[in-house]
Amino acid sequence: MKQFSESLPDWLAHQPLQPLFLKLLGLCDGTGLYIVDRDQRVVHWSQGAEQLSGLKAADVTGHPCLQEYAITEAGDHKKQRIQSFKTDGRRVELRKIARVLYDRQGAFSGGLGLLLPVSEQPENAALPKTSSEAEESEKQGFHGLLSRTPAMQAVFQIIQNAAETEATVLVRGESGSGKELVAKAIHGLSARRNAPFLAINCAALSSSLLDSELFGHVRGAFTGAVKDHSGLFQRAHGGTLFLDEVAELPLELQAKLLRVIQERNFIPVGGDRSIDVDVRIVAATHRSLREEVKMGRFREDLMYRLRVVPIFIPPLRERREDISLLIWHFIRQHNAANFRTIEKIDPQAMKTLLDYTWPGNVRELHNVVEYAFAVGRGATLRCSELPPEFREPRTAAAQVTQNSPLSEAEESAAIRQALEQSNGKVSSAAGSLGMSRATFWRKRKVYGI
Ligand SMILES: Nc1ncnc2c1ncn2[C@@H]1O[C@H](COP(=O)(O)OP(=O)(O)OP(=O)(O)O)[C@@H](O)[C@H]1O
Repeated sequence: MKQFSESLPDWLAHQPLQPLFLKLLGLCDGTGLYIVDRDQRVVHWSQGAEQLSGLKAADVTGHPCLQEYAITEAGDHKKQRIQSFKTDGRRVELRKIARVLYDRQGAFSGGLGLLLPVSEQPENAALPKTSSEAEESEKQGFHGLLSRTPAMQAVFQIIQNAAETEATVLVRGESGSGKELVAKAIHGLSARRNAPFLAINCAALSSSLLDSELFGHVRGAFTGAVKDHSGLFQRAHGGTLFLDEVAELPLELQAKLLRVIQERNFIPVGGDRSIDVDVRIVAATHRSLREEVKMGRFREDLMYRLRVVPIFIPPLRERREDISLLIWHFIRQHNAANFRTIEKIDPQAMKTLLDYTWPGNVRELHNVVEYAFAVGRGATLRCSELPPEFREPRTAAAQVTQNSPLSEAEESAAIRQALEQSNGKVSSAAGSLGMSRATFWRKRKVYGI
C-alpha cells in the first residue's frame, strides 16, 4: 500500500503540524475517529464516535482501548474485540479500522482508529488485503460456518433441508467443532427465526439447577424460590432450544424432556399445572448416544426422539483443507479489530499449523490466531508467535497425523497455499512442504495447479 508520506506535497510538508492536525481533528469530528496513546488508552473520542457507539467521550477517555465496552457474542463467552457496542441497551455492530503510530525508536506509541457501522463498511476498501484466500473464505461461508470440504458441504445441505421442517436435530461433533453454530444456522433458516434461540449446556449445572433452568419453578418450590421463575422451555416458546452436551442430562430429567417432546407440555418444579409449549429442540453431544444407551446412561426412547435428523460434524483434523481457510478468516477478523495487520504466514508456521491435530477444533484454532495477535508484531505470522505447544517436540498424536498420507484434496490445497505464501517461488513452496522440487512439480502437474 502506498504510504501517505510518500506522496506528501511540498507545501503540506512545510505546514506547522500542530495547527494542521487540530484542524483535521475538527474536520473529522463527525466521523467515528478516535486516538489512543501508547498504553492504548483513549485520548480523543470524536462526536461521530459518540453518536455511533452511544458512548460519551467523558466515559471513554482515559480508559484502555475500548476493550471494556466489547460485549460477548450471544452464546459464545469469548470476547469479540471491538465488534459490538451497547447503546441505550441496544446492540450496535461496529467495525474498527486502525493505524499504528511508532516513535523514532520504532516502539508502539499509539494509534488512530475509525469506527464504521458494519453496513457502511466498504468490503476490502479500507482493510488491508491479506491473501486471496481471505477474500475467498467469505464466499465459502454458510451462516457463519466456513468450509470447503465436501463433508461439510453435505452438512450445509442437511442443515438447509432440516431447517424447512420441524424435526428434532441431534448434532454430533467434538468440542469446538461448530455444533452451536449449526444449531443457530438451523434456527436462522427456519420459520422460527424471529422467535428466541436459547441455549443451555446440560453438563454445566447440577441436576436440580438444570431442572429449574429448563422447566422453571413456582414460588416456594424449594428454599430460596421466593418467586415464580419461568424456565427456558417457556421462554423459548415459538423458537428453538439448543441443548448442548445432552448426553450429560441426568436420567430423571431425560424423562421430563421426553414428555415435553411427546406431549408438548411440562410441569414446572413444585407446580401442579402443566404448561403448553411450542419449542423446537436441537441437541448436541460429543459422545455416541448409542454407546450411552448401551451403558444404561441414556434412555433409548429419548435417543430416537432426539436423533430424527442426525448431523455429524467431522473434526478439524479430518478436514485439513479448512485449516488455512479458517486461519485466514480469523486473521481477517483480527486485522479489522486490532493494531496489527497480518498479511503473510511464514511457510514453516503454516506447515506447523497444517500438521497439528487440533484437539480443540475451530475454537482452538481461533485461540491460536488470537495468541499470535497478542504476542507478535509485524505483517508476517511467524513460528515464534505460535503457542508453546506448537514449538515443543511433537506429540505422538501429531506424529501420527504428520505421517498419515494427505488426501488428494488436502495435498492440492496445501500446494496452492504454499505457492501463495511463497509468492510463487517453487523452491521455498516445495521446501515448506518437505518436498523436493521435482516431486513438487510432478504433483502440480497431477493436480493441474
Ligand atoms: N466452520 C466454522 N467456521 C467459522 N467459525 C467456526 C466454525 N466452526 C466453529 N467456529 C467457531 O468456533 C468456535 C466454537 O464453535 P461452537 O461453539 O459452535 O462449537 P461447539 O461444537 O458447540 O463447542 P462445544 O461443544 O465446546 O460447546 C466459535 O467461536 C465458532 O464461531
